[in-house]
Amino acid sequence: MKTQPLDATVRPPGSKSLTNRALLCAALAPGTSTLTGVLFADDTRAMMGVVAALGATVEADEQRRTVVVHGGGRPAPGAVVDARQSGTTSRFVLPAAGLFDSRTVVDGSAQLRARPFGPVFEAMREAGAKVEEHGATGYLPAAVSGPMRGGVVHVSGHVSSQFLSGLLMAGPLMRDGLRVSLTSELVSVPYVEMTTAVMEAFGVRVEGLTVAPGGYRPCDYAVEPDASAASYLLGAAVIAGGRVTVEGLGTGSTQGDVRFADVLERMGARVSRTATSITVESTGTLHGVDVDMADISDTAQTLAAVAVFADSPTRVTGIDFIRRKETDRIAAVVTELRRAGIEATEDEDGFTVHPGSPRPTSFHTYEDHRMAMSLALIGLRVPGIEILDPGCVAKTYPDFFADLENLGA
Ligand SMILES: O=C(O)C1=C[C@@H](OP(=O)(O)O)[C@@H](O)[C@H](O)C1
Ligand SMILES: C=C(OP(=O)(O)O)C(=O)O
Repeated sequence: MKTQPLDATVRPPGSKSLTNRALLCAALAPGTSTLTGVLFADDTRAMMGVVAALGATVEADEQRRTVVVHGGGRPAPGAVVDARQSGTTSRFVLPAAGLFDSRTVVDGSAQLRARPFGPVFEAMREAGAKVEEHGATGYLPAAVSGPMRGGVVHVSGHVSSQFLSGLLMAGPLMRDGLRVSLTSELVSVPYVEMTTAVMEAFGVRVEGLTVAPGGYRPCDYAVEPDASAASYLLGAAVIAGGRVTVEGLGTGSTQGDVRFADVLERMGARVSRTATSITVESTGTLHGVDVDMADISDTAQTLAAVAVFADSPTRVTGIDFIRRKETDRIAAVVTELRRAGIEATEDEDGFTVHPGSPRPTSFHTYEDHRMAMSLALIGLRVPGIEILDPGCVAKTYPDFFADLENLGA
């Protein structure tokens, strides 16, 4: 629990989403790419292992947060890849593996095996891949082989944007290029914009959802700090009081989750932004908000923790799809807030949190890093808060608890 107002400047670790896109594009680009500011965490180690299995050579220097990738290889026949718990790794590697004529088996943790894959399997078949589903229909593990010729493929957008991002990234290596037609409304839109931005850095032009054939060029790519990780640090300022500046993220960011600061501003925090920094300062006033978080859903749990300390209820909408992430995040966040005596409800496409005084409790985290990081923020104001299985933060932010502690230094 913090007793002093915070006054901290911090650089969050590298973006998971940018790291995993850059690793894949580098692996598909013949030649050498150097990635800096890379996130070293379970999800990105999963992608490093997977791109190595696709035939890239990966030289990782964790101290320097740098990875050199020699791309343009091909997978060994019968390769088996483990995407661990990583949605991005698995959804991105499937279409990439389907570019090759050899057979690659893609699998992951029990948690990942429970997450949906049907839309990407179907789209890959439409592009010419063979996909064998070894588990339940629409789930991992799956064996894929190509080559995919490409052309027009259809995919849904309402379950996850990662299907679309994965297909687009494989597009430049398809004989006929790729034109994706969405069959339902797209969630997490900023992540698709991020995909096209990284592809463009690697020499590929994306027009709408159309990619011409032609392949990638290697490049030196600087990964921004992670905007979802930043949400906890900025949320800490309004919960504990004081001021937190995150460096390396700002108005020029390619990550949608920087908009979490806009939500805090609407609630009453003072926010200032430059091209490369965001500062959130508590004003002592915190109102509840009604907010659609379909574009920035990884910060919905952070908002749930902040909302406990507002002076009116907060209603989050547009996020029914987060029931299919690491856990059912709507049910999990409501269950845990209620465990602490906070009134919270599951709604049709989101949740509502009523302000209150949480009682000391041990929060369950459901093997979901974002449950652990969000609920830990409550402990900045309330003594006796315990986070069960805190190690689950290793998925995207291994140093989270140290960074949170350092905010109060
Ligand atoms: O493309 C990406 O990097 C991501 C997209 C989002 O997933 P959905 O598109 O499944 O919402 C997000 O939740 C995830 O953490 C990262
Ligand atoms: C949903 C997440 O990750 P992924 O889908 O990449 O496993 C997340 O990091 O919150």
